[in-house]
Amino acid sequence: MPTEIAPRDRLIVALDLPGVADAEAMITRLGDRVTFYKIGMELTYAGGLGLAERLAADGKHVFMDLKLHDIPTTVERATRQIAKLGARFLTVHGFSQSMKAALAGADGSSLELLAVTVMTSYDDADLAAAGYAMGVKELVAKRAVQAKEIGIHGLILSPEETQLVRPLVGPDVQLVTPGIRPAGSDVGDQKRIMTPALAIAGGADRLVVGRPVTGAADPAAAAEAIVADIASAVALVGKTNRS
Ligand SMILES: O=c1ccn([C@@H]2O[C@H](COP(=O)(O)O)[C@@H](O)[C@H]2O)c(=O)[nH]1
Repeated sequence: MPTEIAPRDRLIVALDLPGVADAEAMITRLGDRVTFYKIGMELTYAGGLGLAERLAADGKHVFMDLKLHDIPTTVERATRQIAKLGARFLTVHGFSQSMKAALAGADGSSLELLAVTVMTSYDDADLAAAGYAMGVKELVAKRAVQAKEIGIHGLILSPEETQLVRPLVGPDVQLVTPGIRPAGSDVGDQKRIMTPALAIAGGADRLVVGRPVTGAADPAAAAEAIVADIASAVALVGKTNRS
């Protein structure tokens, strides 16, 4: 795990909120505690592209979680448009055609692509029901290796797979994990989860957290507590690596 990423920059807050005004109010409440925001489908379809541009212009890191997957020409052209927003990350589903097309669309920009391996709301039974002849771990590993070979910058996976995947992709592919649940918080629709500290200790580079922050009575305190957990896990991993 690269220890040079500041603990605060390892937390990505998912702005899964119904409108731009709600998102702006949340950003104001979180203030300087949060440096990295994720804008997904809900907020994008509610007019969030302008907010993404404003956040990037204000110096925040922006992650567009649009999970592109279409014919290659469409993915390439959509990626080229998104690259103009000034966002740092964009997700694409981990299928070879889409990953290659997204890389072509991002060419010449600073946009980094993250390939979604297997959604964190899926378990082995969900994959079987969808017609896959392999379980979550095998499919995550297969897609991770393909993504690395294609030149994708990072992966979306659950914290349960980071230790399996890191040796397969090497140190430079960023491992970004949703499915984060501080102890005692609602699991909701997530199936492959871990606490912030355990996820970092297991090798995640950055954590995506939505409802445990934005649904908390005090979102700023919830974010600060997660950053503190991340910082202690980073310190522990640093000590272990040195010993
Ligand atoms: O496999 C995936 C890919 C993306 N997500 C997104 O992350 C957040 C998680 O939100 P929580 O409220 O912390 O569950 C959400 O925006 C998802 O779209 C994911 O959960 N799993």
